[in-house]
Amino acid sequence: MADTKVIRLNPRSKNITEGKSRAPNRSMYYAMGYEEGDFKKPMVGVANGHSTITPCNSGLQKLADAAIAGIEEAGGNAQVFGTPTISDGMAMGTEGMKYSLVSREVIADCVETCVQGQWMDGVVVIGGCDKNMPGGLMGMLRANVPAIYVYGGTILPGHYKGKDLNIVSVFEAVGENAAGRMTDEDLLQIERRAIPGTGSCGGMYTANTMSSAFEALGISLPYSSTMANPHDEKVNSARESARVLVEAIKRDIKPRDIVTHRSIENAVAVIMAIGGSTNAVLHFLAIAHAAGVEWTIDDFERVRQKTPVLCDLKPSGQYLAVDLHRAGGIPQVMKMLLVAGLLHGDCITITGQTIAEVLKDVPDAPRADQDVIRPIGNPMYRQGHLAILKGNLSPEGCVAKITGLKNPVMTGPARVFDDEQSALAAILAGKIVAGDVMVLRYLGPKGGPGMPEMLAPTGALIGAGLGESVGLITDGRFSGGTWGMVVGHVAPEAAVGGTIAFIHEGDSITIDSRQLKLELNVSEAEIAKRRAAWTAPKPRYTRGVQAKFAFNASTASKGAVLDNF
Ligand SMILES: CC(C)(O)[C@@H](O)C(=O)O
Ligand SMILES: [Mg+2]
Repeated sequence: MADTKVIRLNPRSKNITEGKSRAPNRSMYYAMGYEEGDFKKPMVGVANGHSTITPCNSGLQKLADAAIAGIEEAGGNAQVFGTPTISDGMAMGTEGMKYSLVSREVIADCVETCVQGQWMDGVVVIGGCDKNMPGGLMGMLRANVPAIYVYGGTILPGHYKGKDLNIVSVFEAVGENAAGRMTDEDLLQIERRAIPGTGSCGGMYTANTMSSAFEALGISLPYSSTMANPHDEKVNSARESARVLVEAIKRDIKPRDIVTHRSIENAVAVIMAIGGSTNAVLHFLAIAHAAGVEWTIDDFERVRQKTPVLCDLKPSGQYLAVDLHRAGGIPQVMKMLLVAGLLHGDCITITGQTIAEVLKDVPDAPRADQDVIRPIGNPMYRQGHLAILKGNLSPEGCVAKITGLKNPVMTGPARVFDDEQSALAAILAGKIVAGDVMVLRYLGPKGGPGMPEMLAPTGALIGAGLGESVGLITDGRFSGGTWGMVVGHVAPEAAVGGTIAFIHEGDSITIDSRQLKLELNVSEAEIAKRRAAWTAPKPRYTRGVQAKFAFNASTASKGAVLDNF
């Protein structure tokens, strides 16, 4: 039967292209080569994250070109605009890292501003480094026009002495070298060989975690999130994404139809199953906020308790994202979760199909010739690895990453640092010993400001062989490359007078990821005394983007968003 519903393909752009009064607007389009017939076509944005700042984004132009071609083949007008990026790998360990989370907001604002200001009918968002994904999706959700996310793709591994390398190998090598466990020559060779080309950091770090979660959400194409940037299939997938988006415009499938409570539950289940980054907790709180979905920090714990870690991936495991791709990718992981009743099959995807339809032909169990994805009956861990701890140190909740640990429980003396650099220096100088609990504070959304990632100290601890025996708690964030006895996003943060501000050197601290507790073993009366004597630090920044971020950011347990009024 013929479909009688007449769907306009330019329901939004007609606001600036139709009618006599819009003659000046059309003049500007004619200046760019538009012809009369083009004003009936959808105007489709391409938010291009290409940048020569970082290998994560320096391979995106070919994807943007493919998306433009795909949009035009499908009968749309492509409108390209830029989004910025910060390289976490480069900014790490410096004041620049405080701009990383800020960039999530800037990217979201860019996408929302261009899509809304120009009345675009749809948008393809293309990104690489960590914040490109949540920032892009937050912008897509705020504008809520048909939209698809195209991930730039993972990096390929480097090689040295028979081992696969990636960026985290270099952070860990710094610690190994400082601890006298690696020669200068090996450190130099690892530095030179770790990253052989373009793409995002290759383990199941933040970028690959977020792209995988987007596939699970249904806002990116199946299999696209684990493809490598240098491979042609990534370009083909970008072109296909654009075509799929033009179809979604015809069917009026919008991001808020796709990103719902149920699909976020799916995404979080996949994040647990792949052993993904702690940042996913912060970013999904922010994504849910942008989607208008009620999703709290406790929802992560609820999903964690029923979801096994299925994949043996770095940082604590063996394999890289390219290995996961070869083993069947995210669809294989999703199908196993679906069969186990841990995924909602009825969620709609950008293709118009439900998750269950997309996964129809994927085998129920993983292939026997690989061990990247373990069978559901023999998982890496029976429960997820991102545990939400509470206690007097973090009444709002914080995030512990417990993969790779034999025993995620410890009590030890606090070693307190009010910045990251002195903490790193103490590790490299051999001043931190097994049993210590490092406290890195005044690094939260308002205090940092901008919640920097602590990969330099956590990488150095791993390299020094102290990853399991030294605890590290912070109101800052961690890299996806971090593992060990680590607890981040401690909230409320030190800068607003959270209990973490009142820890003294040598105080006893308990991290108990079994009982889900983070406790300062000091009497309530003593904590109250310290609180009364405390004064808030002066803001580090009083002008510019950092000052705006520090002033507006919500607490980490609510995603550190800037529009939570
Ligand atoms: C540099 C890294 C490893 O990419 C980090 O930024 C992450 O969060 O994963
Ligand atoms: Mg990062």
